[in-house]
Amino acid sequence: MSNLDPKIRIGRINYTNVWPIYYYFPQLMNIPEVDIIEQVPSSLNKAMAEGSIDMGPISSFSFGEHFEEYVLYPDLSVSAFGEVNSILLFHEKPLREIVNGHIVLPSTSATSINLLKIIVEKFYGGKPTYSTQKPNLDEMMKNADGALLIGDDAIKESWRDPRYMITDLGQEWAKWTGQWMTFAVWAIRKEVIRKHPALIADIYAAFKKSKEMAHANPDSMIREAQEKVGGTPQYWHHYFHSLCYDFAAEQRAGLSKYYQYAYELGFLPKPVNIGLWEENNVTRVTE
Ligand SMILES: C=C(O[C@@H]1C=C(C(=O)O)C=C[C@H]1O)C(=O)O
Repeated sequence: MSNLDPKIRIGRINYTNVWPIYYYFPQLMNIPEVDIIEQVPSSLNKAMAEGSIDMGPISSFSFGEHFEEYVLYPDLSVSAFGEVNSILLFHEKPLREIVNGHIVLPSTSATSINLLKIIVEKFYGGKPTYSTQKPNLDEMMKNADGALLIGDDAIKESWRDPRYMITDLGQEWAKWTGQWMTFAVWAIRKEVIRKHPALIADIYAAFKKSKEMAHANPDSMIREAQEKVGGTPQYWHHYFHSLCYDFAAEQRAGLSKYYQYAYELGFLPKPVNIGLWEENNVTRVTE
């Protein structure tokens, strides 16, 4: 989809993790008003902050930085309770032994790099040095004790020969907090809601319907994931099942805990209020 003058520019994370929410979306929402822009999370975070994208998935951390400008769709997220399989720290020595070492972070992420800092600094009491690089594990590990990858970069490396120990940050978070972790949220810039209230409601309905359809009927999506990224159908069934696309009270409670720690450690400037978009405020006018 590409339009010269779309009413709404919607972001899309270019990782397989968001596929269920987008897989059936084009057929449900095939109207010229909508344009989709696919990028890595850190680029979407920036585009949303600048207003060159109106809505869509961003790093939950980025919402924490801009919560006064955005609201969130109430039932969409990329979350996990325990293993997430695509937020992975690769390291040669056990985690405890590298928490004061050098850790390389990927330039693609915002949520997971701060999650890693919370885990290493708050839970393990470490104080590593960090640097940031493009997500290429061999390059990252040249002078490092550990390297973080997210999304399909993490998935593909997890399939290679086991040269490194792997720590799944979703699992670490659940182990230390007993909570859910939400990595991506669907944010909308507030002024866009004022401009296109009915369209925002229609887009929400289409995303939710796509999520439902992909859950009920995952086979063709899984076949495409296999063709495009690799792996087996079993892998992708397990992957999509470990992720949760809801944003209910338990996911929000986990995210609030993450924001609290991020604030306490000085990664966020103020306490975060999770403001939700409310469907019943929509009065339909012919747009
Ligand atoms: C589950 C994942 O979460 C992603 C991690 C993000 C981050 O670290 O900022 C942002 C969006 C999510 O898609 C993943 O990368 O696979």
